[in-house]
Amino acid sequence: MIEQLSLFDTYPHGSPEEIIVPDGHLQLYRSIFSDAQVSSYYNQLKKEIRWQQDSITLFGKSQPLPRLTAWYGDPERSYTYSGIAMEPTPWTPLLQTIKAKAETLAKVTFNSVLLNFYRTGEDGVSWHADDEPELKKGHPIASVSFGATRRFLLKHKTDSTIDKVELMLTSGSVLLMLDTTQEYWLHQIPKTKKFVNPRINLTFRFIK
Ligand SMILES: O=C(O)CCC(=O)C(=O)O
Ligand SMILES: [Fe+2]
Repeated sequence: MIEQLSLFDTYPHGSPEEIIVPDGHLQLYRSIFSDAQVSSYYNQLKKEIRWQQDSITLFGKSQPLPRLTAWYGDPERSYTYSGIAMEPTPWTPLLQTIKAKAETLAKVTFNSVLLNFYRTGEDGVSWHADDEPELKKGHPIASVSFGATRRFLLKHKTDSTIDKVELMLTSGSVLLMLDTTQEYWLHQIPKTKKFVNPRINLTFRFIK
């Protein structure tokens, strides 16, 4: 019998691109989802996720974040992100499907996801590490992207002689940040003056 790939199956993933750097380790799977899944997932996430415009207070001044965000996860996991306390919204079936794929690749479980919606090139996220105390240290973080390709940059926290790393995160890619990467490296999605379509990113995490 010939089996057809349904919208919820994924393509065989093969082996990832290994990015091995001093004090860090990443793996990039370039096309984990089919074209049909990528566009269906993007549209569904854009529509069904409860996107919020959050603000951060810098030097006493409130500023909107240059992106929309949302936080989903197992109940009773709260998380503070850039000074914003967030209560997770319960998983949707689609988020559970994507989570299952991330878990297969990372060989661990995740109990929460932070979603970012980059509306234009004016949206981005500045240098940071996902090293908040609530997160289990050394647990992989899986970053799943849909929509426009954006540049993802990494730099070592303390040793400026170590080369920066630049990855292009394409639609349907899954980037695993492993081992001591959050402890020793910062990452960012730089803003760009070039025209770019919107992009949705999901970072699956494990809260203690
Ligand atoms: O959009 C991305 O690829 C990265 C997002 C990110 O670093 C974060 O949410 O912590
Ligand atoms: Fe991050």
